[in-house]
Amino acid sequence: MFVKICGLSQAEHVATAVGAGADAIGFVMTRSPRRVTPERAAELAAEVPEHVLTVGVFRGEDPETVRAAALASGVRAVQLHGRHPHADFTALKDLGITLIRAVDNQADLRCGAYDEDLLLVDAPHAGSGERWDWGAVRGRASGRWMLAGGLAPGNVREAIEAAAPWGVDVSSGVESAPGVKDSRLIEEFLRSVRG
Ligand SMILES: O=C(O)c1ccccc1N[C@@H]1O[C@H](COP(=O)(O)O)[C@@H](O)[C@H]1O
Repeated sequence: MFVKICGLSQAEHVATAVGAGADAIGFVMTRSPRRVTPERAAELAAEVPEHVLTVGVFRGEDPETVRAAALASGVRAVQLHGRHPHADFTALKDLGITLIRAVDNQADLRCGAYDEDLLLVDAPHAGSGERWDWGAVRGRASGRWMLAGGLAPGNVREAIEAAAPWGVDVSSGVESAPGVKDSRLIEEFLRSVRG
């Protein structure tokens, strides 16, 4: 199971997530209590080994803004929330990095439908920590897709059973307050997923 820990802003938490076996680490570069600048994301990403995917998270920005932030930060993936047309993914293809399409469960849930490499199926309000009916996507989402939205150490096993995703993604559920990550919860989340 692929695991992404998102919304990191401190080197200590990046090291914890990597040490605990995360497959991907997310840096939010859009309006959010977790926002980091592309320059800060670059500093944090520099500490991440090659085998862990570094992801820049955006919501509604145009492809040129995403491109500039991706290049300045050096992330190896971008995750686009909001109703982006297929053309926005096409416009970013030449970056040669992983493209993640983030949607709610009303969207087209076939990974690759917009030429993206990974699909993320999230709650209607991304990053809110809101739990939703995870089971509603079981058998509807296909390909390499991650489940997000209200996941936490205490419920991630239940979410995996309900939705049968390829991967999981968490932010609020490993925080002690909005934007404040907790190393103990990051480790607990990875232990819960890996069993
Ligand atoms: O985390 C944010 O603040 C955020 C802002 C804008 C777009 C996405 C954001 N977060 C993403 O939301 C999911 C999961 O969130 P949660 O675990 O329910 O808090 C994750 O993919 C984050 O990347």
